[in-house]
Amino acid sequence: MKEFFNVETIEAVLAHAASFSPVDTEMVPLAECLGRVLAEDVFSDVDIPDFNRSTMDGYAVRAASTFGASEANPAYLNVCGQIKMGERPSFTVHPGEAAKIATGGMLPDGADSVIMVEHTDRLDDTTIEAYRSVAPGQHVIEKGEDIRRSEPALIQGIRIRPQEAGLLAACGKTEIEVFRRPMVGIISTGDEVVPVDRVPGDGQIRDINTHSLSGQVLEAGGVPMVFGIVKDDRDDLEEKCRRALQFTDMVMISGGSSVGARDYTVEVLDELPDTGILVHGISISPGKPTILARSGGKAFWGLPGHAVSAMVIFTVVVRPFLDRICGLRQAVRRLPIQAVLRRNLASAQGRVDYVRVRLVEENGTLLAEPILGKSGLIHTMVKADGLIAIGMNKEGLYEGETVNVRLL
Ligand SMILES: Nc1nc2c(c(=O)[nH]1)N[C@H]1C(S)=C(S)[C@@H](COP(=O)(O)OP(=O)(O)OC[C@H]3O[C@@H](n4cnc5c(N)ncnc54)[C@H](O)[C@@H]3O)O[C@H]1N2
Ligand code: MOO
Repeated sequence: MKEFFNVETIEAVLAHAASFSPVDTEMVPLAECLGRVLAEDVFSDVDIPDFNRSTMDGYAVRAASTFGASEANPAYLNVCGQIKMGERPSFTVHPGEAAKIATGGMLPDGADSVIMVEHTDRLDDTTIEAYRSVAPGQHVIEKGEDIRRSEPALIQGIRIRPQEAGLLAACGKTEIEVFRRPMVGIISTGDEVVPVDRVPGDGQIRDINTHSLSGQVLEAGGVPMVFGIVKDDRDDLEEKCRRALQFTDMVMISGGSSVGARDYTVEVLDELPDTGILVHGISISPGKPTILARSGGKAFWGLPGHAVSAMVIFTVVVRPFLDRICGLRQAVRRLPIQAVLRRNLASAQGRVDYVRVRLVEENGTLLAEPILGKSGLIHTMVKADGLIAIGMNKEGLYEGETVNVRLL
């Protein structure tokens, strides 16, 4: 007789994530760094900008030369030169002088601010009148104001978005050290599960989980490695698990996580070398029969076979582990959206219930409409925009309550 699971809280399961190590690193060209996880602290080789830089078209001046200037009482300034873009000006701006400058031009010595061209009038070749005053530093980005070379521009462990790519470019990084994208092995199990290109016969179902889980791995920055479908045969399962562990950084097997006669996953994992079961059973619904094992330092997941359960468990539990293995300093925190619950929802105490919801806007209010349906119904995930959690000690939620929706 097999042992039934020993249910743990989601928090207790997530606490295991810190005990897994990130994958190793590699160098990638700047053009390929988007979406990758930064593995080095980045310093710029120069201050950015490396000179005091105008943010407006106008005249570089000493601010004091304009103090008190107004339409009625303009300041008369002597034009002492014109600044060429991309060059250091060879002259100094003295009190009472102004140098023509374009946006992005380098301020000459002596100038501390820029007066916009529309606040001046040209009287002749050498004189302008300024009818506004400017403060020191006005319309100027100071040397090092964006990034100082003495301070890290980026700290490792973040996902590189377009803005980080831009900053890396500003820092002169042509090659960047990033974490390798973790390989995630995906195995489906069950005598009844058939590949997508087969028409299911009596009692059969096409393999959904391989494809939905692959998509979730890709979205998380991993590389899915599909090991196909294993029949309910203990030896075949063991062989597939060994192979998957050999070639990947983490493995997810779906189906066979429960306690039925054909649920061999725990048995196989128990007998693999250097492998220990950390979790069998989580106080969550759907997805209670989830298994987590550590095998040679790698996380090995037994996910429930039901298509919705497998996806929910990936979102809530597996993803933070994958984030960790990806090298992220913190698991990706997607800020939830708040919505008003559209109907009462009952829930059992002693577990966290994740309910699929659709978001609808009505008279300017965002409403969360529960999508009810068994956890084997993939179309309910397709209809859903997000998930809401009903806490351990709650018997449910009331219509009209504000809920946090975690977007899918
Ligand atoms: N006596 C009990 N029975 C069950 C319990 C329980 O606590 N006591 N838990 C139920 C819950 S909750 C779930 S969830 C399932 C999990 O079962 P398994 O992980 O062992 O999964 P299977 O039995 O293999 O499959 C469940 C269901 O999903 C279908 N399936 C499996 N793989 C795929 C796939 N790749 N693509 C599409 N559909 C798949 C499979 O045909 C089954 O219908 O156990 C309950 N039972
Ligand atoms: O809790 Mo199961 O995971 O019913 O779907």
